[in-house]
Parts: sequence; C-alpha cells; structure tokens
Amino acid sequence: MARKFFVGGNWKCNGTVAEVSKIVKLLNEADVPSEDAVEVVISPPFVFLPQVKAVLRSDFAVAAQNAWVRKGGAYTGEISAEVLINLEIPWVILGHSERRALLKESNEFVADKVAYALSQGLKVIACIGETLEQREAGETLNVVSEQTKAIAEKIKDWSNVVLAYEPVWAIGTGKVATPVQAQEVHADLRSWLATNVSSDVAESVRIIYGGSVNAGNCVELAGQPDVDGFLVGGASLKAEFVDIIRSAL
Ligand SMILES: O=C(COP(=O)(O)O)NO
Repeated sequence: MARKFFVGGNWKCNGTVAEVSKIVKLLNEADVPSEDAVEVVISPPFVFLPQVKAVLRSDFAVAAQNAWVRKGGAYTGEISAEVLINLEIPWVILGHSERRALLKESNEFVADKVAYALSQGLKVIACIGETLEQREAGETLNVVSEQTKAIAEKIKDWSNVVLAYEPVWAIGTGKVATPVQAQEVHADLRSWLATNVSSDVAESVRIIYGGSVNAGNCVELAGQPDVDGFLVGGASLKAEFVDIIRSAL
C-alpha cells in the first residue's frame, strides 16, 4: 500500500506576527511536490493558528501543538479539541516528548488525549520516542511499544493518526538518528502494529521521523522503506524546510 509522504513543521514556542508572515510567505511561494505526493502540515503556536490558516496556501494544512484531554470548561489555559474544530484546525500534535518530560504527560494521559481528539474529529500526530538513557540501556523498542500500546488500547480507528517517532536524544541536538537507526525502529513499530492491531493498520499508518532533520540528512532518511515523512522542529522555521518537503520525491 502506498502511504502518502507526510511532512510536519513543529514551530514549537516560537514566532512573532512579523516572523509568521515571513515564513508563511516563503511557504506560499515555494515550489513543492503536489499534494498527491506529499501532505504538509504546519504547526504554529496556538495564538498564530487563525493568522496562518487565513493566508496559508490551500494545499498545506495547519495543526495545533496540543489539545485538552476532555471537553472544554473550567481548565484555565487549556485549549479544547472542540475549539480547534470550531476554528477549522484539522490536525493536532499530541504527546510530544517536551510535554511528556516538562509537563509529566504519561502514556495513559497522552493516549486519552489522542482518543478524545479523534472523537472530536481532529487528525492526530501522535509522538513517541525514547531518551538517550533508555536507548543506551537497550530499552528503545520496549519504550516505544509501550507508548504505542497505550494509544492502541484507547482507539480503534487509526485512519486519522500519524505516528511520529522522535528519539528524545535527537530533538534539538543536531544528533540525527542514522537512516539505519530510524528504519530499525520504524520497522519494529510497523511490526508491532501488525501483531497487536492489524496488518491493514500496520501497512497504512504513516510512521514519520523527527529529531534534527534538515536539508542535509532528509533525503537519505526519506529513502528508508518505513520512514513515511518527518516532523521537523528547528528547520521548519527556515527556508530549508522547503528542501525537506521536496525530499518526498
Ligand atoms: O521536536 C521535533 C524535532 O525538533 P528538531 O527538528 O528541532 O530536532 N519535532 O516535533
């Protein structure tokens, strides 16, 4: 089954009104493959979502970087899935390692967020990944399997889920996973899905890589059979993000 290449740009906690306008202008003018070849999703901070959505080219979509775990209400500071749907924001990133580490989001909590977001009609980029200590202890597959299992226990329909493998030790460090390292974990994840969910889900779910992806390393990574795209942080704020999108070819 052909899986459409997926490139997400996670701007994280960055940007000003002027910088957002500059990046969106660059993206709108970029010569990139058609949306038949690559799905591009841009994720600015919440406050810039309407501004970006209003002017972003129609073949790109936008994502929030988080969503609350249940229906909105007395949860100061949170943004609900319902509000994102009301703003016609189609995607949300959930379970990013920065939130798992800094805000102590557990596997269970992330899984509940994924289930609720899907139930409200959002499409989800679900993030998993091990720390350096876990990798060095040979725990990588156990860790990412447990993270995926938590999600699998809460959802039935994977058609609106993209799984993002983002080794924590590669995020923001410049130490990108090698193509062999990325392919190994992606293949293990796909195998886990085949065994524990279904062969159809295993074949159809996009498993994307994140962690120090840039214009110099994206082509070799994209060439791996089980790497279906990227979730890009730092480089998504730069012109080289266009080169990363083009690595879909
Ligand atoms: O966190 C990341 C990756 O960030 P970098 O590309 O800056 O390593 N994606 O969600």
